Amino acid sequence: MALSNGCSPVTRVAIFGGTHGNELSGVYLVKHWLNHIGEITRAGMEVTPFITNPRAVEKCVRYIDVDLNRVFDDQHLRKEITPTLPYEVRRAKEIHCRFGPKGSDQAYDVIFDLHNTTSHMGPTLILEDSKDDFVIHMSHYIQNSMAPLQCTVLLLDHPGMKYSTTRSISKHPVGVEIGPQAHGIVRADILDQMRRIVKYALDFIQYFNEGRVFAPCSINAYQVLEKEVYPRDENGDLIACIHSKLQDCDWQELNPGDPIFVTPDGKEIMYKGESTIYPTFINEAAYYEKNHAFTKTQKVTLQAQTLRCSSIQQ
Ligand SMILES: CC(=O)N[C@@H](CC(=O)O)C(=O)O
Ligand SMILES: [Zn+2]
Repeated sequence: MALSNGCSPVTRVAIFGGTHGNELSGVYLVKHWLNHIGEITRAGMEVTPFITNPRAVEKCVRYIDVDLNRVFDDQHLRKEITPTLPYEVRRAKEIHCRFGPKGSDQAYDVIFDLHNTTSHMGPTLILEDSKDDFVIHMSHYIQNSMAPLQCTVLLLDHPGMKYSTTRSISKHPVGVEIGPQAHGIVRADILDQMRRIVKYALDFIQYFNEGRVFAPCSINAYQVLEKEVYPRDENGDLIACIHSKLQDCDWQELNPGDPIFVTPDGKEIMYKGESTIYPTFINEAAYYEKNHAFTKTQKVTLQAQTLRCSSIQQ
């Protein structure tokens, strides 16, 4: 990781849409920018809009063979190309060649990966590294620019919960996750929020490259702890759904003894954890197949030192 006091200019930025082909805000925006590149063009930067899973986009499904946002680990990326290789693994190898390789100097500086959730999360930035001062400053800038609308930061760095995302091949990965939006539809309000986040992020990078000094800052974030699974019977069928008192309550505190599920005959299932947590991704449609009812998080503070671009002579 570059020292916060001496970050190099950020010149290569990619904006990914369609990592999940049925999350349409990113698909719609990236397709728009491919034809109207001026909106995301910035002096001294190369900004590349890119559809990551075109076959899934064409069919308007999350994925064709496997979830693209889970296969950017060495084990998958090193696989030989054979006729039986899942489509997304082949595609991951191509994306890795073009925008990576992960951990190398040639890797893109920043990748924004645009997602939607069916959960009531509002605009959310997903960070993968609590020590990435550049991204912490960027998140701080975006949060201030989005105000009074809340833009929440989700920190995905727990070894047991972390997965190898498409954006992780860049030096500074940023997930943009906005909901609620059902699969296969575009909502103008959510589209506008996503577009503003990308605009502010590009503004921030431009100011950084131009030599603006960013004073030390801290941001509140929600750190992923673990998932809560659905109650199911021996056939794997659901025996309870998310409780109406939990539905749409992403980021609000959940205490031991609070109801989380309800069975068809009205029996409530309570949260059995030992301490207060902050649930998110509550009732995410794409997570039923992962048996993931919601994500448990805890509140943390992320701090960043003074940030300035190293190529600027004072
Ligand atoms: C609903 C959804 O797809 N969420 C994303 C979150 C992320 O990009 O990290 C995923 O599970 O890949
Ligand atoms: Zn997604």
